[in-house]
Amino acid sequence: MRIYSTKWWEKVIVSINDGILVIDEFEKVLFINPEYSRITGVGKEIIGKLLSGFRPGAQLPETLKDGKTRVGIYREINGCAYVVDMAPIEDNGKIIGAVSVCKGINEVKALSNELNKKVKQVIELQEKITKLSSVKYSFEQIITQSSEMLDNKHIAKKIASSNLPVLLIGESGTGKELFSQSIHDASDRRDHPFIAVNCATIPDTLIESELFGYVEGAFTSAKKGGKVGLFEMANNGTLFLDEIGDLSYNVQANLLRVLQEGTIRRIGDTKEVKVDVRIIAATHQDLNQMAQKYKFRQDLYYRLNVAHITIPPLRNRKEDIPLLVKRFLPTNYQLHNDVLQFLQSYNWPGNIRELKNMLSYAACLADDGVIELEHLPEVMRNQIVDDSIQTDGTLRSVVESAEARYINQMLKRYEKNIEGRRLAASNLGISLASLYNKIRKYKLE
Ligand SMILES: Nc1ncnc2c1ncn2[C@@H]1O[C@H](COP(=O)(O)OP(=O)(O)OP(=O)(O)O)[C@@H](O)[C@H]1O
Repeated sequence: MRIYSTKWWEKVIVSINDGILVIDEFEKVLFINPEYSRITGVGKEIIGKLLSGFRPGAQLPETLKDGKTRVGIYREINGCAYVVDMAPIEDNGKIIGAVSVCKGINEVKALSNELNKKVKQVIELQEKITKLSSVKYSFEQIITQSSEMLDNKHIAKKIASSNLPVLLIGESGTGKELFSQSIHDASDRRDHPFIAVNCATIPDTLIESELFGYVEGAFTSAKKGGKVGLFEMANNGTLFLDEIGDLSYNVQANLLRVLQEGTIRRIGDTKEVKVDVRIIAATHQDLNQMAQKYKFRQDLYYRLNVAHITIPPLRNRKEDIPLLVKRFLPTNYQLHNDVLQFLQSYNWPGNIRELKNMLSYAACLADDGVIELEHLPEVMRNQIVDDSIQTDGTLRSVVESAEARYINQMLKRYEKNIEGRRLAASNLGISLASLYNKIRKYKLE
């Protein structure tokens, strides 16, 4: 049998991928390999030294004394962390030295620190999503005294705690999102995200990646690391799909699949992810009619239409106007009677949103706290003239009445000085002299 030299054995130990340190029976360090130096930061200077003197706290001298093997001892010195196994070296039952084998865990520690940091970031992001996606409205904020709306509120409160999909139907500005947030707020999902998406504002090519997300490399412009879709973001919460009638037929099919299976698949991915999301959809369109004309999938319509709430336009619940005015008008402001009367006759194409915005605008213009007709936005004022035209009497008296009202409106728009009169005359398309004549004729001041 071939006898291998000490040098040969030394080479074996040098090539081992773990750190090795050997001491003799007197605790003197005989040997370390390069990996030991890399892991512990200790170089050749240790050779020939007493281990306990050079490395206080080292347990290898114990092994030398008691002959016991020690496994998995954690050491951290000068920022170097490693795990050591120790064993005695025996010859004919006598302990003649000891060896320690160590594995560096600095890389593992660095990775674990990195992982902890990422976990913290994820938790922070999740908290941010929940905060950003929390609702600001609840049922108490839905102001109404109309019986139809009170019924709506009653039904919405009842279905809030279920997981049923809800379909909200109503014109723009009637309060569909307000209802949707209130339902979420009254449900067990209130501490989870409420995410609203307007299907009409996202191009058809993007909507699927917005809703379902994608994996890295799913398409050429896909972001590194992929993207989480709104369904995943809204997990355990509510997804409000506004203007659902604008979704393409194709996306409708995928949405139906998600509703039926309770799972989504990111674009480009093969695996399904379970999601628990309540859908509240809203539209101003007649989905039933659209379904009959094959513009909206019938199966999706029936799936969504389980609980539906139709929110009437403001023009059909005028009894709400005084309450809403009270709610939206800044304190210390009031409406002139003419304005209140006009608000009742106006047809409110933008519904409550229009009323709210109009009041903010008028309050800015009304210096003395009283909102008058002249403070209303032009588009509304134009209607005042139309609505208030005298509609009986001779043609001449009707024309004169309309003329007088219109001139009066124009006069109110400008200052009461010569420059204001000039502007009013120019807008009316008459001379300054004829404006003064008409002011006298109709006793406008
Ligand atoms: N009954 C109500 N009481 C108090 N505020 C209301 C009421 N209805 C609507 N609003 C307010 O009117 C504005 C418009 O409401 P919302 O956004 O819910 O309407 P919408 O029907 O979702 O509109 P769109 O379809 O255009 O998105 C919001 O500021 C909302 O708070």
